[in-house]
Amino acid sequence: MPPIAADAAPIILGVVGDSAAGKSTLSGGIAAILGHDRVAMLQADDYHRYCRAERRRIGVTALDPDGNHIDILEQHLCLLRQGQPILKPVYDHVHGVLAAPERLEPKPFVIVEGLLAYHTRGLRDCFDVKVFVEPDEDLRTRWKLARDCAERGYTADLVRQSLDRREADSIAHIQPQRTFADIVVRFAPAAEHPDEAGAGLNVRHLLRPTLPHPDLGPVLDAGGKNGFHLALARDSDGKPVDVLDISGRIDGRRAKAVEDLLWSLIPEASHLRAPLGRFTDIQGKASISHPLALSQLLITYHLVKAALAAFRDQGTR
Ligand SMILES: Nc1ncnc2c1ncn2[C@@H]1O[C@H](COP(=O)(O)OP(=O)(O)O)[C@@H](O)[C@H]1O
Ligand SMILES: O=C(COP(=O)(O)O)[C@H](O)[C@H](O)COP(=O)(O)O
Repeated sequence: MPPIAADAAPIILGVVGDSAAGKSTLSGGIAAILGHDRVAMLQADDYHRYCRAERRRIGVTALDPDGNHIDILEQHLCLLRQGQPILKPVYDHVHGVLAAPERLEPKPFVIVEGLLAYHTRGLRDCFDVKVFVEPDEDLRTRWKLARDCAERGYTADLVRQSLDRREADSIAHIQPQRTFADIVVRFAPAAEHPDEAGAGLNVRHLLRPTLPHPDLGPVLDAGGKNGFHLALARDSDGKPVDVLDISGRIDGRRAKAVEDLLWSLIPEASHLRAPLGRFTDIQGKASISHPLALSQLLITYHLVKAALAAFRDQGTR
């Protein structure tokens, strides 16, 4: 990794998707690779306009742009991009209330996770890399039930009611943001293992030509048909995209070989190697997923390349 000048603009990654779509899980490993001292995390949920009780009372969901301070989020992202600190609001997920604001200092990398972070042009223009996560919908429901009951004080019935209440807003406001992503990440169980919710899940990456993606030729040669597959396809909007499939059944040695090859594409960052693919399964146990690890590494590749390009640009100024 090149030294990063104190006045360099941070490289900003967006990870957007519906509630319990896997944003924090994906981002956590990326932050671990880059180093927590080099990454500022911004949760767009902190910009909820109302507390949980008010939302219920006025009939607005957390997914509605009108229920969020989108304008302040946009202003704060612009400030971070200019290397300025912000005083950001805080939403307490456990109690569903707005808490005291906190200062956030920019770092060389900023990861923004949220429901609506690509909602406006101004927001979208702030990102170097835009990821959208859209797991299989039944899988997301299982993830949300387990997470919200274990960590947010919900009962299963309350989670289901909340999902029903939010469905229309998810379709109206969350899903349309998919079109703005450079990479769409979809975890899903294989047809023959419909109950899989953890390490055995497959992942599909839709790679749009809005970013120069790594040459996966050597990876594919080494991976062969064993768990790694790249094809040209058409997206739902008819546009051509590359589709990368990583199988949840990829064996540990093969996954390690693919990881090694991916690291060799960003030699400047090889000293940042960290254990990847960690997640909490729906029983609450710490686990490792190879498809998650490789997804985190592929996204990190773009952040490292963006940092190198910024460093080169500075040198020529
Ligand atoms: N890639 C993954 N593989 C396995 N389980 C996952 C994965 N991503 C998320 N999960 C499960 O879903 C839950 C919710 O994910 P989380 O990252 O908190 O979602 P979000 O940040 O989008 O709300 C996690 O606690 C975990 O149990
Ligand atoms: O949907 C999300 C995002 O959460 P995440 O993306 O982390 O799942 C809301 O921030 C909370 O659910 C707030 O609503 P409530 O507090 O009523 O659950």
